[in-house]
Amino acid sequence: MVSKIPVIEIFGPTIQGEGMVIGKKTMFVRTAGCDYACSWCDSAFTWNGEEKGRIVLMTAEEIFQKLKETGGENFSHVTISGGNPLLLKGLGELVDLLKTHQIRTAVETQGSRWQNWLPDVNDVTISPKPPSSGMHTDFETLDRMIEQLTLAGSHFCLKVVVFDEKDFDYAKKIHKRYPAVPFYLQVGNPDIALPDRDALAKMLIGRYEWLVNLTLQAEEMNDAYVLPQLHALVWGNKRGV
Ligand SMILES: C[S@@+](CC[C@H](N)C(=O)[O-])C[C@H]1O[C@@H](n2cnc3c(N)ncnc32)[C@H](O)[C@@H]1O
Ligand SMILES: Nc1nc2[nH]cc(C(=O)O)c2c(=O)[nH]1
Ligand code: SF4
Ligand SMILES: [Mg+2]
Repeated sequence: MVSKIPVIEIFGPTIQGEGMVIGKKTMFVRTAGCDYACSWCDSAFTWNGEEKGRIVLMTAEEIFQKLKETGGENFSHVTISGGNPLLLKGLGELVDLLKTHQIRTAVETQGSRWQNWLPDVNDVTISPKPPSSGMHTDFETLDRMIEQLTLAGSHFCLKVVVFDEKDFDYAKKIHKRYPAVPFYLQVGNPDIALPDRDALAKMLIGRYEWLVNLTLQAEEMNDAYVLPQLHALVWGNKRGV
């Protein structure tokens, strides 16, 4: 059966601005719908209904054609984000299709749902949500996901966004629970509507310095990586980059 995938935007090529493949040239496919509603979500338009009219139901083949139309020959990597792409069983068809065209894939998810296609993705980022998000982590589900990805030999990491010290404590707890999984701390952007790129960059670099200092002082973070959102520093709060 050919599945239809709810897509809200396809863009690129751009650079992966976050986490373990930061700086990598990639296209983005952003799916609609999320099982969370984080207070500070920078992509709330994927789930809050405000852009319902922009959601297009697409087959894997149609998504591939749109990627080629948008990126031409200028990409070899596609990042699937959302919303939560792991709500969509049918995305396995896209992952398979991209693989047959020698295109590598990445996925961004919060770790609340599993799909059997996940181990076929080349770069998997799991981003459990800290207290400031207002969300609650189901550790049973997360434990199982990490176990399955580990057994499958997947290339994956954990990435926690940090806004305050409580979030940093949560990050320590996550890193301690899964010590073998590469762990990334990411600066939270508290002002996703600020239009001025330079003002945003200045504020985010200040927050990055704060997070770096916390990391340097915490022996629990001796193996962690700490990063800003690179795309926010380059393009500010602009969409589709
Ligand atoms: C929009 S989410 C979509 C994928 C998935 N739902 C998730 O949360 O991992 C992509 C990434 O952006 C991060 N993110 C969302 N809002 C953010 C913000 N205001 N500041 C920093 N990172 C943010 C999320 O934590 C996640 O790592
Ligand atoms: N450049 C760029 N890098 C990103 N990394 C994760 C993103 C996301 O929204 O999932 C994202 C995004 O939207 N743009
Ligand atoms: S899980 Fe991701 S897409 Fe969903 S609300 Fe949180 S940050 Fe936004
Ligand atoms: Mg983003």
